[in-house]
Amino acid sequence: MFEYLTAGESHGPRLTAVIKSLPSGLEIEVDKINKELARRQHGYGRGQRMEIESDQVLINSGLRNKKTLASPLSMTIENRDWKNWKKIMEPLQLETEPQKLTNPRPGHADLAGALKYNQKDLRNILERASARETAARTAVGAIAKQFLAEFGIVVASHVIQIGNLKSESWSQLKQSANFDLDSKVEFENYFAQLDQSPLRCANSEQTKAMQKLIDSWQAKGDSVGGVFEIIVRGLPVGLGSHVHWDLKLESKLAAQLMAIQAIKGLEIGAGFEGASQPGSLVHDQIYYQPKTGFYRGSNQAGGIEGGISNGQNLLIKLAMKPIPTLAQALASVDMISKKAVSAAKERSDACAVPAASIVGEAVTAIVLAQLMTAKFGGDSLSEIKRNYQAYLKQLSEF
Ligand SMILES: Cc1cc2nc3c(=O)[nH]c(=O)nc-3n(C[C@H](O)[C@H](O)[C@H](O)COP(=O)(O)O)c2cc1C
Ligand SMILES: C=C(O[C@@H]1CC(C(=O)O)=C[C@@H](OP(=O)(O)O)[C@H]1O)C(=O)O
Repeated sequence: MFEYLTAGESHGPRLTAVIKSLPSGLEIEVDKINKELARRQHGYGRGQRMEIESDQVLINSGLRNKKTLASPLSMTIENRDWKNWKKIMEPLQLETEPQKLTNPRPGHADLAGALKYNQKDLRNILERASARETAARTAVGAIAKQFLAEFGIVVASHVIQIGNLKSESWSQLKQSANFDLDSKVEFENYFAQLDQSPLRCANSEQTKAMQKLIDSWQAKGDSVGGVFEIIVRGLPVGLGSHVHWDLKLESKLAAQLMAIQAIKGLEIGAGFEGASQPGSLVHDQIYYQPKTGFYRGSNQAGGIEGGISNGQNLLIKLAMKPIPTLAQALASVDMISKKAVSAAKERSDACAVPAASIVGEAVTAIVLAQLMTAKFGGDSLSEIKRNYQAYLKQLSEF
């Protein structure tokens, strides 16, 4: 369940997403999909393309009277910019041969893609490599989020680093916050207010410094990366498995999260910092109370032990490299003349870490929806809920 494909070029007519199989009877709010699309478009440091686009989804199949039919659900998102690119991106016969783009950008898919696919025009590579495609993944993720909400599972994110400027990670916040981040309401309030913040970062002082940093690099024709953290609440024990490498929860998450454009690092729980500490400080000790069952005093494992969700919040940090297209272009070589040239300068984002954090939420939701249906069945929502309740009973009687 929840296997999907996306299609569409960045400046083509539209993006398409098809979810092959979904449980029947899941109510879908189109407004919630559009809300996720809008969240992905925002964020300080985005370029002029986001002033042109105003992403809205059109559902073409798989729904009747707002409910899934279990048949393939297909969606499209129009590219408003298409009207400015028809002469270059027409899928059928072009009226005139457009000028070829031959100076590859370091850090983009340009050169490796041109060599691999034997293309002398970089546009034939960059159009699909572009992170415009992440709008389609965000729409799929918005449906996965609505499915997970049926089970009280919430996927959220915040930005915790821009360039070298850091703000508190979830575990640091939990130690210092004077509000109860374990409460559902306070959790949701914390993340809701981030959607009003220019960088989706909770530390407002640091946000101002981060904005200045983006401005200063952008003024020099440069770009900036950063780190965001995904936090998942309400996950049951038992998604993923220790029995084989390709069934482990972290391998499923890493495979799909690392496939987001420009993501170059992933950390689960204490991750790299944990590597420098003794085991006694890293592992989450086990306690028991008759009322609540097994519990831990900490969450350094980031919610995964032995490839299996352990019932704690999932904590995943993702590092995004700086945007490759630079106004102060880097050294490159013309693919035809083989002479030294400056890399192509296209209109570009200077920083897209807040946007990437929304894509990260969507992709995490998709992986979790795939695993929930793998464990609890997938034909109808009512059947999955029955199986889920029976499993919760098994856990409570353990
Ligand atoms: C939300 C988002 C927006 C992006 N915007 C741009 C951009 O405006 N210009 C650019 O050169 N790269 C941008 N990127 C990064 C490139 O798409 C990415 O670096 C490129 O496809 C090469 O893939 P790789 O970095 O995964 O190796 C963006 C990435 C994301 C996730
Ligand atoms: C269009 C989006 O992001 C684009 C991702 C992108 C890239 O190279 O990845 C390059 C830019 O596109 P353009 O060249 O049209 O300005 C970004 O705007 C989007 O996020 O919807």
